[in-house]
Amino acid sequence: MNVEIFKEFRFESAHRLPNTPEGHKCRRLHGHSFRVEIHIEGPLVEPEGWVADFADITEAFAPLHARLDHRYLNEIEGLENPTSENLARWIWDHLKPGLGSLSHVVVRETCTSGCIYRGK
Ligand SMILES: Nc1nc2c(c(=O)[nH]1)N=C([C@H](O)[C@H](O)COP(=O)(O)OP(=O)(O)OP(=O)(O)O)CN2
Ligand SMILES: [Zn+2]
Repeated sequence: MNVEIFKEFRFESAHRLPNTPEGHKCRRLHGHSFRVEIHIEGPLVEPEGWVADFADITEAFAPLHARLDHRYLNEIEGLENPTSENLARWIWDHLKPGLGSLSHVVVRETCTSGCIYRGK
């Protein structure tokens, strides 16, 4: 039986979307309180009765959190156009090699908008 678990992280960052049309509000520099969910899926491990320790997800995400928190996202290699979609894919690409059970990444840019990325 496979079970999915997740851990949510938060970071504050600035960005702008350089490929939006002239006059688009997101072309201007602005910031968000981003929320990211990292979901992993796998069988229940006994006797712990869990898929993995939540702390394992925290440890895996920590280096990325350090790269994203209180940063200008456009300056990060691979995030020159930091849409929610590109950010979710960037997080996936950096996490998946060390976290094989990763099932999807959720990025919430605002309270009402975000992205779910399930890999290629
Ligand atoms: N598909 C995408 N569309 C937009 C993205 C994105 O990453 N992917 N990003 C933005 C902007 O960054 C913007 O900050 C967030 O957009 P939006 O939801 O329009 O923000 P608002 O809070 O202003 O929206 P309300 O209309 O007030 O709900 C734009 N589009
Ligand atoms: Zn934005």
